[in-house]
Amino acid sequence: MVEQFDIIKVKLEGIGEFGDAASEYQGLRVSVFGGIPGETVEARVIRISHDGLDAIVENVIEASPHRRSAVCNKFGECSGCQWQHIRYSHQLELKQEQVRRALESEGLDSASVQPVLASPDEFGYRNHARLTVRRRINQFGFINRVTHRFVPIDQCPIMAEGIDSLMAALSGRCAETTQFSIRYGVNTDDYLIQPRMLNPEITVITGQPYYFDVMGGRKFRVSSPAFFQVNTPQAERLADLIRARLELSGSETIIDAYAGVGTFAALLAPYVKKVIAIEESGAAVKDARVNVRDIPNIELLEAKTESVLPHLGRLADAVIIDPSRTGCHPAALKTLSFYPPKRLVYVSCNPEALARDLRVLTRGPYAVKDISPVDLFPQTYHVETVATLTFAENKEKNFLARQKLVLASASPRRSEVLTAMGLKFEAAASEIAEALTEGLSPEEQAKAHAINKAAAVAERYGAGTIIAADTIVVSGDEILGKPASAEEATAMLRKLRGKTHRVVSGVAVTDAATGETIADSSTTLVTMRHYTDQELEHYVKTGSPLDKAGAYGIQDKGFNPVSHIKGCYLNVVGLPVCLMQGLLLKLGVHPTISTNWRPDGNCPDCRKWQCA
Ligand SMILES: Cc1cn([C@H]2C[C@H](O)[C@@H](COP(=O)(O)OP(=O)(O)OP(=O)(O)O)O2)c(=O)[nH]c1=O
Repeated sequence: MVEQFDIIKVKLEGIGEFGDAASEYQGLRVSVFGGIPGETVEARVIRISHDGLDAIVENVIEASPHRRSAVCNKFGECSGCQWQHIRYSHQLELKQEQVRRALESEGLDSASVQPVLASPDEFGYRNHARLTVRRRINQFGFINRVTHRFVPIDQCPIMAEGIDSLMAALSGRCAETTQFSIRYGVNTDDYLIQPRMLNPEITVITGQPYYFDVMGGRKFRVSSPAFFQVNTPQAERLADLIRARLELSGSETIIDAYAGVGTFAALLAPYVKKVIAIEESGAAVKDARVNVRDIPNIELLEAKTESVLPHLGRLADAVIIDPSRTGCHPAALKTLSFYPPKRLVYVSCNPEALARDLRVLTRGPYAVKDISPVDLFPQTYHVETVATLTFAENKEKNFLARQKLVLASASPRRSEVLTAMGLKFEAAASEIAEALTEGLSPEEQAKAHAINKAAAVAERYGAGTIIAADTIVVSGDEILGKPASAEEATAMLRKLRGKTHRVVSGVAVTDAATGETIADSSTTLVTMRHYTDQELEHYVKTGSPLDKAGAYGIQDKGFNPVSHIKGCYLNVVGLPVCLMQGLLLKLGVHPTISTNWRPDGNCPDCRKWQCA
């Protein structure tokens, strides 16, 4: 058994979460801070959690040729930089590899991933510091991500010099606040410190609502809540790269979605006929209004990208999307697939979210032309990526054919769920026999049944997307299907009474034209109430239990057999909408859901689709 603070010897294989080197120890996943793939190290275990170990290098046994000494004496104690011990050229190789791996894990071709565009400055590039204050000791610093320990800081080598001097002016004088941020205009010397501090010993101004910086020869106002790239000179090169990828002729109308304070819109406006810039943050839009007021060919819209894109239709020749870490909203992906511009440039700071969204877009009418990572964050594992997609006419027909839905089911409940969602679909019974296969787990069993149902109907249809599901009740180790008789129904209901069991639904979606199938399962824990024998008998007499797994319907109001559940309600009824929608999206299918639809139950994942 490994214990906290033990030293373990591990061979490091690759890069894992948060930029740590990844390894395995006694079957456990290990994340090693301060390691480099290919090295053998002794590492101290810092944290043990359900999904593995976090450790930090104590001693390098076999060093990588890419190892160097970290510049900062707080490296390791502070987790803000993860890669100071790795030569910069290798940091860039690792970032390229990270983007490649993210694409491959979504089944995408990674051949088009270019070498990473290096930052002009390896250190001293950051224009934004967010600091925590320990009032007791009157010091500010950063919090270590793993240990949650406070690390006092008076200088930081990745910060722009201007930030270091502002930190010096604030040192030992910030005890009135618990957190503050400094933003600095590297090309203007302007700055912003928030919140406002009242200590008279502070010699710099604090509490400014905004500051200015210059990018690409233009001045930009940035207010405290608004986003601005942290590496100004490299952000200029990012803007140049985006312009190059758009291959503009000057006659285009382009959409800049998630436009922020209007940097890309302003820098691209001279090269196009019109820019429509969309931004939902009120503070950023206020800045953008100031920043683009002298540019007549920019139209600024304060709105959510996913809400406004459908109204813009095919207006644009090219679209730039630069969403937050979580990626693009499914509804925005849907609009982009139905109204494809000739060119789409997706700028992302999260390779996993990018890969997931690219998978959806390339199921639609797009082909990936180029993937260019850009290093905005040296010494860290973070990487910005510019993906260029082009409209692929040959894919559009298949994409549109796939949007026709067929529910492979005779279950009235499943039809009701889809109807309530406002979906247009045809229902066709699969008529397959649902025999149990020995050795399969309930999840595998439910999935296998769903896949078989979808396949049977796909063969009959030949085109469109087939949706199938299978629901089973698992009591202890026993799988309960539909009862064959009233006696069996009674026995099942007695068995389940007052206890908790699992309901597993498998869902499969199949592209009938190609046979491509994606399937998964969802589980809900269901606790039954203590119904009386009399209630039970009366319920069985209604006949309702006979077409239901486990002999009950959670939705049967008269009997009301369920005390409470943990998980998705619709999963128990037979069609977990959350799971189905995710699978459809992966297949490149974007059903139109009624805006009035409210999912039954409290499943947060089902509710996520409400506004899609
Ligand atoms: C547990 C439970 C199941 N059920 C139903 C859902 C399913 O219709 C049924 C489980 O059987 P399934 O084999 O999943 O489905 P089915 O045979 O009714 O329909 P088809 O194969 O044509 O799609 O049990 C409820 O309606 N409420 C519940 O609370």
